[in-house]
Amino acid sequence: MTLAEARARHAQLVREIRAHDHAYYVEARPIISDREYDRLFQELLDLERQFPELVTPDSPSQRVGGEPLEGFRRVRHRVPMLSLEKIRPADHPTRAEEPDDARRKQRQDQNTLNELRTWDLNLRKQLRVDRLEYVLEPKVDGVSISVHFENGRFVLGVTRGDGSTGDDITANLRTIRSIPLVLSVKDPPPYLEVRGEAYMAQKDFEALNRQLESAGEEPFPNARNATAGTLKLLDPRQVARRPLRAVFYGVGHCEGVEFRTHAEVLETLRRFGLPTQPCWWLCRDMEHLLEVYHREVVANYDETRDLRTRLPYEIDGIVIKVNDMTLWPRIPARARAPGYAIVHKPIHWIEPAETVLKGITVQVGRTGVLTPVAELEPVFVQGSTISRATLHNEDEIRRKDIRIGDTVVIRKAGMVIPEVVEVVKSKRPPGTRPFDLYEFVGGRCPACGGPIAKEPIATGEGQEVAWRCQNVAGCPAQKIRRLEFFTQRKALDIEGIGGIVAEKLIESGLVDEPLDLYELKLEDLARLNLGTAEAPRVFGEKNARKVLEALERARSLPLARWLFALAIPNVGEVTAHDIASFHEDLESVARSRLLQGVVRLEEIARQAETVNPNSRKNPPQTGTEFRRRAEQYEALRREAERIGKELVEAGFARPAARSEGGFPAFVTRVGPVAARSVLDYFASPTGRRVLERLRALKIHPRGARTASGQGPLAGKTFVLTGTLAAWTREEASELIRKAGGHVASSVSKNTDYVVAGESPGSKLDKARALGVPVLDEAAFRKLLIEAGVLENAHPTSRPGPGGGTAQPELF
Ligand SMILES: NC(=O)c1ccc[n+]([C@@H]2O[C@H](COP(=O)([O-])OP(=O)(O)OC[C@H]3O[C@@H](n4cnc5c(N)ncnc54)[C@H](O)[C@@H]3O)[C@@H](O)[C@H]2O)c1
Ligand SMILES: [Zn+2]
Repeated sequence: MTLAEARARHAQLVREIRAHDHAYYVEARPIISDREYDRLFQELLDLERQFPELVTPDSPSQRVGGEPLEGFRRVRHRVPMLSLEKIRPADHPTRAEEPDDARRKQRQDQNTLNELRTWDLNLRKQLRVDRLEYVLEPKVDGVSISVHFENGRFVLGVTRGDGSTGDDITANLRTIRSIPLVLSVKDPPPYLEVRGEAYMAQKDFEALNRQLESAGEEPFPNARNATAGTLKLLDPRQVARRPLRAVFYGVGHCEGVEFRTHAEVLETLRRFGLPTQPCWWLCRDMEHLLEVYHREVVANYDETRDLRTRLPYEIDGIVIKVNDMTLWPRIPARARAPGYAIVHKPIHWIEPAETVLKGITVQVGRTGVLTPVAELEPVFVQGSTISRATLHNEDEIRRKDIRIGDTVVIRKAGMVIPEVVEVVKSKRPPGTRPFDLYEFVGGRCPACGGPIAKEPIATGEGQEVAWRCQNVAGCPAQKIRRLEFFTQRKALDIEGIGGIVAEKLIESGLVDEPLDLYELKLEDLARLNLGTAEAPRVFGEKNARKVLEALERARSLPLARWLFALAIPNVGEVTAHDIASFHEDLESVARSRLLQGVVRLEEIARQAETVNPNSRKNPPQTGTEFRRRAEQYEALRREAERIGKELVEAGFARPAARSEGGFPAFVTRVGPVAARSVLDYFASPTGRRVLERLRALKIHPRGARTASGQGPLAGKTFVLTGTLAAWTREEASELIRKAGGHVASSVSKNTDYVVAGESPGSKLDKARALGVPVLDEAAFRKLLIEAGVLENAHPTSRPGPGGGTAQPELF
């Protein structure tokens, strides 16, 4: 490789890594798996080793990933928060060269352990000592946090950020119950900054994802991303509902207390009542540490007994630290990591597991999509035993050539649901056949026997092609899923329907589509047989009455709930809520100018890309073409500007921070995929029928929006900052809109009021600088009462995680 080539590749790697860092640390929605990211990063390091002139101070190799977030106050770390250096895994032979997988992994692991010996040797030489004590502790796969205690009281909580400056997330961290607000010690040090990780226990994380999924929202790829995503929420009440925990393993800036060893730090933190790791080992020297490693960490390579199975959180390696802290200043640090610590990742922790694909089953979803699922010989993967994995869709199976009987590689890393990564072709038994979904299900839906067809479907990542049962109206599997969806707690909350009851309602023909529930007679429902013909078990009158009552109550539920209940593809709870707060009723959603605007904006952006006269990909060939395209481009730009302006004025969009080549770009409240999906739904026969039936049933759910330009606060622009005790940001915004006002996201001289709650951000400073009136919660409440959108009563309280108020308990 020449220097010029290296430079080009280096620049590309830096660009890619930065983009992934942003997705990971700022958006908390990584695009690629950690393995893939680590591969890019390793390539960067290798390149820089080979061509040291490429190392610049702003290379990702020189700084800690992450950057401050929008909406939080910044805090400088008095002691930088660094990352950790990893031991490079030894290069390993490919599978074909060494078929005995278990032994190969062990050998590789041994090689890496030798690097630990080298590390120890170098340190001892540097420090001129014969022996160094080490602490071996698990590396928690969470999100770094720093918590400050002044005279024993929790005063500040900060993220790692870029290592030198983080975000003030005090309000969010205060909702984590495992972090004490007051240290449990009589005479606490005047100042103690502790460092550790926030995390979600695996089972809590899985429950959260199930909840998000049933709400039609996108699940998080893994517990670490869920934690990062939660910590950056601007509303601590939302954070309080998420199952976060914390564990601490170090100190930052301290006053009035001194630590000599790392072991002493760990013991002291525990004594102060801070959660610390349940296991860590103080080792006499490196050889002792390696012994402990074999016995405790990899349990002599018995994966079912190793360290990962003993901890409530995910770990992604072990950390080895020099115990004597007085030596730390003498060990030179790296650019982004301290010198006194190192990370080791056992090979089999990062390598995916292998097992046999026993069979494939096909499930039918709410929208009729047929999803193939792998039935596996149970296998232990990263801390748990799994026997099923997703195969995504037929194209994926074909691309990977997955066949029943194959030995397959399974991974969970970075994914919630385990997935089949690849086939070990060398282990394929004779007589397997390529998998053909159409043939496998005999060309019919496995649930109803109806016809199936290949259709594009929208997924979280974009478009995909899938087989779909065409019997939308008649397929019992789809009907049952839709009925369950319609009655679930977050939709119409009809307790008692769901599971077996939904199944029997559809089977018996009493209900065909969700709205049929409103035609049900008490006697029929009471007589519904939940058992079999031989052993009948009826639903009963009491239950039936309850269901009918719940249905009556549901009539007056707000638009957001109804919109969600209809199970429109791509419309989750949040989207339904967003749409409902800008519309009066279902009819106005069906012909929404706002949603049409969103869809059109996306079309324009796509067209603009193709006609762009300065396009490098597709440059104009002649001067005439250039002029023609320049004209078209300009027309599109004007149209985008006009629509964008309309949406911004309605509060439905804001200009995007960065726009591609100066073309107007907007961040809309609801994305184009969802917007299109909603409009398509109401234009379809199904959607039109639903509107008609609702009209006939006299069900008329209301949105939060009054006709624009009306209401006592018409024309007034509000900006919210900090947290209010009585409402979430959403609820407060809705109240403002209900009174005819408008909520903007940033303060300008056009802002009429800034509403400042607890721990307000920089918006408050800006408001003061511009002389914009600032309302505290009491003044805001008074204004809302005067505007007639709020009763003059006690603050509304919303049910929280345990049915109490939603206020974080620790406030
Ligand atoms: N998928 C993606 O797009 C993407 C993007 C960026 C980063 N990443 C992932 O993030 C990793 C880099 O993140 P990082 O820089 O935070 O490094 P890291 O998480 O691999 O290691 C450093 C961190 O470990 C934590 N830690 C946990 N237990 C500890 C203990 N006992 N003692 C001390 N520290 C402990 C500390 O918070 C420290 O900052 C990459 O390896 C990659 O896997 C992925
Ligand atoms: Zn079907």
